[in-house]
Amino acid sequence: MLKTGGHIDYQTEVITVRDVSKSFGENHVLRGVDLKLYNGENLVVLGRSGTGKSVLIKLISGLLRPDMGTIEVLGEHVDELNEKELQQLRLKIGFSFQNSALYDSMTVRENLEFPLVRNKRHLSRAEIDHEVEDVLDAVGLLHTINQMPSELSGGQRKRVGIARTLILRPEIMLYDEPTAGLDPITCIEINGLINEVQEKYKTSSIIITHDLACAKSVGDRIVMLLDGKFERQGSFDEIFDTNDERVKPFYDYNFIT
Ligand SMILES: Nc1ncnc2c1ncn2[C@@H]1O[C@H](COP(=O)(O)OP(=O)(O)OP(=O)(O)O)[C@@H](O)[C@H]1O
Repeated sequence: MLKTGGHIDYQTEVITVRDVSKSFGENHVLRGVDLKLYNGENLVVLGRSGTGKSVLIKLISGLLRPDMGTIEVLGEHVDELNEKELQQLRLKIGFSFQNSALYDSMTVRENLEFPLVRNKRHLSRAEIDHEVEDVLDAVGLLHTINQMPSELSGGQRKRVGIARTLILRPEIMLYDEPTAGLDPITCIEINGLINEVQEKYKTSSIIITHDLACAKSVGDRIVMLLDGKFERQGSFDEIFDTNDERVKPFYDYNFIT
């Protein structure tokens, strides 16, 4: 599917990171990072292992505090919020992480009900059923509703995991390596799903990946973390139109040239 970007509102920033630095002792991980996520945009973050992508996500969600700089998420200054306010903000953020595994002892339906029952106590039985069926249908897995996670393929489990994140109707989605460990066909399906989620639920997303086919397929814009800063940003073609030896290996490894 070719992306048009027509759905993005470039007037509204849902995440604004300004001049953020973060060190752990002598390890200066982020050195003045600037980043914007626009409303409705899929932003891909690339970077070598250990460059600070997870640290950035933790700063955005308020799990870590920056040494310097400011972070605004959905109009809130994250670094000024207390723990209760942070929890409220995090409900508007969907985390699709590799370790966000399903509960093995629960059916797919029960796995999806769990966050709803915990966070939206006012919902009736019929409303819960409706929400569960809606998100499962959105990920194409309504027929698995009564199955156990162990009966699903890796790709199906990933889809149910995304559905479980979507059920709280987040405004922002954070995907951490969504295609890691999946076969190429399933990767293509997950990339398609990320784009469908963006269209159907009008989410704004950050996608961390090392998979350039994924980056190309889902990214409206791509940024690359190099030496503690986002030195390169643009479209897929713009990012890789360079002889920079820190950038070329990413491309060469994914698309053997
Ligand atoms: N809580 C912490 N205490 C000390 N050092 C940390 C902490 N969290 C992260 N780091 C360090 O920050 C650096 C960046 O780590 P981070 O996990 O963000 O990398 P990454 O880009 O997400 O890597 P990967 O692609 O392998 O997931 C690493 O050197 C790591 O050791």
